[in-house]
Amino acid sequence: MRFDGVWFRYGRRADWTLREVDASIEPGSTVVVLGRNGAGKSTLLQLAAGVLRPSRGLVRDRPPVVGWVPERFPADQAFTAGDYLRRMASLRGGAADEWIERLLLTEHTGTRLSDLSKGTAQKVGLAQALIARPGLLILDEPWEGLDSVARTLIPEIVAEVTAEGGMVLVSDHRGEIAGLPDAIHWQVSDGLVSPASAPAAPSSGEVVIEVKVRRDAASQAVARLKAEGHQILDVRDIAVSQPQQGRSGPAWTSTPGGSPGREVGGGS
Ligand SMILES: Nc1ncnc2c1ncn2[C@@H]1O[C@H](COP(=O)(O)OP(=O)(O)OP(=O)(O)O)[C@@H](O)[C@H]1O
Repeated sequence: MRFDGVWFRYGRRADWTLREVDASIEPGSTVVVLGRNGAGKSTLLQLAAGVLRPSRGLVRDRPPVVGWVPERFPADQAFTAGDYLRRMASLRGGAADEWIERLLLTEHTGTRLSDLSKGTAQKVGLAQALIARPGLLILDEPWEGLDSVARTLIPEIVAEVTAEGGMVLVSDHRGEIAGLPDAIHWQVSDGLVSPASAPAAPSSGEVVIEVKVRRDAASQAVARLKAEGHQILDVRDIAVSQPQQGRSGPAWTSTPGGSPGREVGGGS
């Protein structure tokens, strides 16, 4: 599949979000899209999925079956998780039950989509993208909100899709998915997409903890953590970043490891 001179902006008078993207993905390969918050990773993925159309240029040779897992799976539909996945299976041709079991969704099949937790909704989003084996699987920040079991499944699923000649396009703003073997990396920066080297694998002596603090104490908390040698990976304003989900997730993330590192979320 190929981005052929693709330009994109969200309105005729808006600034260009992406400029002159020329890049291709080969069958059987995985591309990890890196870039800071707001760089244009989701936009690039939606152009690949065909959810957005280029303002200029073309996306060529998109496979007929595309599985797209958006960053936030839209859970505001009146179905239960089970009904939704079975309907998707009958529309697309495929079996829902395999993915319900594999993603440990059985106990949630009777729950309405709107009542699912963020992580479970993400798993339903993943299941719907896999019901019909995709020639192109697009995962927008798939690690966000997933429990540890589901996290370990993602590399497995990626390997299965590529082993059958499918392509996988994954975005990652924290550089967390260095673990995908043989992945090619693209960097989105200043509207341009360029080849990049893989981010350094996290050192084994480090863990990620998520910490929520009061908004008025945020700068002080960041400064203190930095002064102690921790790495700030992400800063999110819950009210601004997740308004429609009513999500009460963490606002701050840091890595206590003592090693001064690249500030991923803050812009590099
Ligand atoms: N529907 C939209 N209408 C107008 N502007 C948008 C829309 N969606 C995204 N943008 C803007 O386009 C730019 C790129 O957004 P995009 O979501 O592609 O970035 P991203 O790299 O995926 O960020 P993140 O890591 O935070 O998800 C941002 O400035 C964003 O505010």
